[in-house]
Amino acid sequence: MSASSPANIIIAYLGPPSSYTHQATVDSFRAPKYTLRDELSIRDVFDAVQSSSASFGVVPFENSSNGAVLHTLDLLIDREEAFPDIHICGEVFMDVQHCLLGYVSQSFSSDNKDLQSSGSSGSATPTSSIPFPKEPRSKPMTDLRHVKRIYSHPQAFGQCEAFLSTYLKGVERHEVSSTSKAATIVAEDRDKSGAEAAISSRLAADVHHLAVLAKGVQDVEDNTTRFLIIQRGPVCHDIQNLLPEKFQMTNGFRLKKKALIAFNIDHGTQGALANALLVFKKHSLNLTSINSRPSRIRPWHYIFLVEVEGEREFDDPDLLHLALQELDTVTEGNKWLGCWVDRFGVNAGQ
Ligand SMILES: O=C(O)C(=O)Cc1ccccc1
Repeated sequence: MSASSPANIIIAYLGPPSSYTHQATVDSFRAPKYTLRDELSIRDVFDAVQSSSASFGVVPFENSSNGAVLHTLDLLIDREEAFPDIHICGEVFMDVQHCLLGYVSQSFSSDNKDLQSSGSSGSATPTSSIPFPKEPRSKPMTDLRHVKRIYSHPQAFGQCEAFLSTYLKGVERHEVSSTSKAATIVAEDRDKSGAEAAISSRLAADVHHLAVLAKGVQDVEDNTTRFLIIQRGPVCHDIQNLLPEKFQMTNGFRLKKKALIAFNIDHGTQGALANALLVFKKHSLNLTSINSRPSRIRPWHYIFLVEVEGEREFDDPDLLHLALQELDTVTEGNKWLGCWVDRFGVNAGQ
């Protein structure tokens, strides 16, 4: 069935169900108008949208404490030209409170009252490179000595360093495609020995019938992830009307918008990167972030991604075209990755 029938608009998201991406998607695209379809990887979400088997896709993009989701950046810059039509058309911010999920070990349960006997002092060991390790924000609710392997998405590991290096130091880490995938793997641990645990969400604990061994294990309290909504083709107002109301431009010429542009430069030309950035200044476009990824054509050569914001001027397509035209003259190539309404300060669920 075509994904574009207005009665049944298919939304592909990074699953399995109970991932943070799923939670961000549910918040933005509600039944019965939208049918949500989980995909196994971020690439599968891009594939679904590029092939039109889904109208929109939702993928994690950036975390407030741990930075960009590199896999999403790589798919956006699209070195292999597999996703020429993918554009960003929206964003969702979501507070992320990670939990350690698994099983309470029967063999250690008698020690539960005294968690200090789990072998950890509650502080990470100082080393010469990190003499004052960051204190974890939370303590385990049960003994963790039985945990031998932890599963999660690399972003989640990066957001929980203090807890992991204090209470699960040296425990094998397995990077998987999403936090809910991690919960699925742990739930499949047939003998329930408790050797496996996942960094995942509270919702995933309920969905996969896992115990919460610790909550709020991320390094910072205010831990927000930004998700992108992608679509096939450049954003146009007709398609905006398919989005839930809160993503629509009720007043298209007043709402603040953002855009993402990727470009590559001749690294041998002095000032090439500065010249590219100056184009945005010249056209009154405020740059809010810059990321780079290896070009994979030549070592130490990069593709840059810049995010720009603007108020009224930015809504003027001529101005935008002018900036992009000028960018053509100072870059070796550039790609327009879409433009969307700035949702900063509006978290999922609100
Ligand atoms: O959506 C998920 O569950 C992911 O694995 C991506 C992710 C990881 C960490 C924080 C937010 C999203």
